[in-house]
Amino acid sequence: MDRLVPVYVLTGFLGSGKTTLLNRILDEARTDGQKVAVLLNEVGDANVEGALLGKDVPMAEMLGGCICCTIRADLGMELAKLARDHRPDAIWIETTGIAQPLEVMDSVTEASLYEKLELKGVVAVADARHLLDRVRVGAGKTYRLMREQLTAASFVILNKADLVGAAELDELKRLIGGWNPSASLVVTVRAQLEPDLIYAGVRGAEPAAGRSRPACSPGCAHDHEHEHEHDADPGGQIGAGHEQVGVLTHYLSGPVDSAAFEQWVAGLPESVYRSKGIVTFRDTGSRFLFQYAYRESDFLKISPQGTVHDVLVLIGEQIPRDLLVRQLERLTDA
Ligand SMILES: Nc1nc2c(ncn2[C@@H]2O[C@H](COP(=O)(O)OP(=O)(O)OP(=O)(O)O)[C@@H](O)[C@H]2O)c(=O)[nH]1
Repeated sequence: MDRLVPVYVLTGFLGSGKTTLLNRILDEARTDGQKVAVLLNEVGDANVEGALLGKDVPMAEMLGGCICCTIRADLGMELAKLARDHRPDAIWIETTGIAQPLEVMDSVTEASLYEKLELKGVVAVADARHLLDRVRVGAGKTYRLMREQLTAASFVILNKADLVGAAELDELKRLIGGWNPSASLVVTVRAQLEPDLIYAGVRGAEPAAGRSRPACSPGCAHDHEHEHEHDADPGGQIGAGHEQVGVLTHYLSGPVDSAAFEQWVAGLPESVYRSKGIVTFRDTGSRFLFQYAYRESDFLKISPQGTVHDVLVLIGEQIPRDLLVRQLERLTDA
């Protein structure tokens, strides 16, 4: 009998450090001669980071919706295809930052009924600063989702430890330990840890057993706490489970001035809580991977292979789409 392909679900709120961790896992796998496949889900229509993961990585992209609701039905199919076509040593599913982990776990276990897959564990990454700020408020959708992601995990990575103090870190560790006493917890900066720690630390799909809900199929009428609609909205909203969370994907028509772009970023409304993209600065002639998460931005110089367009993806609640598009057009026209 063929061996079972182990599947790991990578969850964590927008911008917490999931891709940073995934890159470490892939680097380690390369060093060890292991083949790790990736199923990448983005709510925007552009896979900004996928292009940079490396051509050697077997990858399936599920763009333009969230695998926990709007495009959930396709998850099993994509997983099965990855497993069949590549027979990888492991598959990592990077969920969108707004995914409900239990729904994703349900889909993976469904897929394992007809393909030789095995859900090994759920790894949750948390942004220490953002989590702490939400904990202080103690309510709201984002807080509930962060808590749900951490509660479903078998391994928790408390990341961005550089952005909080030691006492705050202790407070967060106690809090997460209270929410999910059975998960292993590691504190990191830039998700720096030995991936073997994760493989040793996850204990199969058990941790969410007893906490998980029955699987819902498209069109279900369960009274979920977060209630799904299961239909994509071409206007940019991504399912009622994520209520007002919207996404704007805008392809830039040309290079922008770096100072003007940074000024534009600084003026982004609070309702935009995550952005990423690829931009070319006309004053330097270079291309950059742009990241913006919870008020911090980052630029990494890149030279992507093949055709990669300049694009920006913005995620937030009730984002002023028309205004932002006009501003971006002005930046490229200037
Ligand atoms: N200060 C700080 N920044 C970090 C750390 N880890 C990651 N980042 C930065 O945070 C930003 C988001 O990191 P990603 O790894 O892309 O986060 P993500 O969870 O994959 O984001 P989504 O896919 O949008 O949900 C990037 O600019 C990273 O460089 C950290 O420990 N400290």
